[in-house]
Amino acid sequence: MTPVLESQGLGKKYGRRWALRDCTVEIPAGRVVALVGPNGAGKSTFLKLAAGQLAPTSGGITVLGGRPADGPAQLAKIGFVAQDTPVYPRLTVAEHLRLGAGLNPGWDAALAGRRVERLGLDPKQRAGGLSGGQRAQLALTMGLAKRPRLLLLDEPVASLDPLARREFLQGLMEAVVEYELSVVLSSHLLSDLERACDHLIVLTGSHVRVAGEVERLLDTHHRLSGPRRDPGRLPADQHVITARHADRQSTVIVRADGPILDPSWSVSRLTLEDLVLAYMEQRTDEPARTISLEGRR
Ligand SMILES: Nc1ncnc2c1ncn2[C@@H]1O[C@H](COP(=O)(O)OP(=O)(O)OP(=O)(O)O)[C@@H](O)[C@H]1O
Repeated sequence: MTPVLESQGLGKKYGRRWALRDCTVEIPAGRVVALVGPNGAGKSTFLKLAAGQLAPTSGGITVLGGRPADGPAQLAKIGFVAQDTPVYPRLTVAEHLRLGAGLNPGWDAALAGRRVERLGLDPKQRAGGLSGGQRAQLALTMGLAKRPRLLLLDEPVASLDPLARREFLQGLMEAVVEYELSVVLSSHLLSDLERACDHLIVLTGSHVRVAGEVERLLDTHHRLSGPRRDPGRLPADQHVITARHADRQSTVIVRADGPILDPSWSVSRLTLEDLVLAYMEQRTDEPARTISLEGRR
């Protein structure tokens, strides 16, 4: 299957500082991809590079087989809702929808109208008078109604209430199936992501630390607990992500290429949140290992 997004050694510098470095990922089509990492990790930078709003300093990125923002046809295929939920404060909700219809050849007016009605947004209300969450919903409606093939969302649910978050993510998953949409979304809300996303990219310190299909990542990462030992002496196919030691006990999170055979370990499965936090805790003075676990359904 052709990837929806491919980057090779992608990097972006602001002045003398790298915001993203050596980023090599491949995202298959039809997935909801979670882009996670601490503040300042480079998530927005990655999304802006994918949307064609920034040009790479090094490496390259291909979206839907072409360069991002390479002409109107390519732009029409990509939807991007930036972190600050961009709306025009002086335009009403209805005027936003008219603007969307005028600017986007594939505009789905029925979808936009249904969404605005379900959300209870007043079409005559100026966007500047909407609450933060309502503004976000309007921006997301614009992104969805454009009917892009790839939707890039920078912290789309941060200002939504819990029910609205659940409904929005549910709607995204349905759109992926119904419209053959692919989604990359950044978020700090890990429990929401666990429900909605089937792919994961963890960025820390401007590097990709791990990327792949969630199920596969959860199958290959384990928490090992047992008598205290030196994590440096684990078998070569067990890569330590984090290790904690008490007087007599060690708890180690590893990525393992094969089964854990040592009977003195008690082995438990990680949640997506455990996995992400382990990579976020990993010492960043160590060289980043980009582990691409390509997953196919
Ligand atoms: N326009 C800019 N000029 C200079 N530095 C920038 C600019 N935008 C981002 N940076 C820097 O690049 C790095 C990555 O920023 P980015 O916004 O991509 O991170 P992020 O992972 O999206 O963070 P957050 O979770 O806080 O939104 C940070 O160190 C940030 O300070």
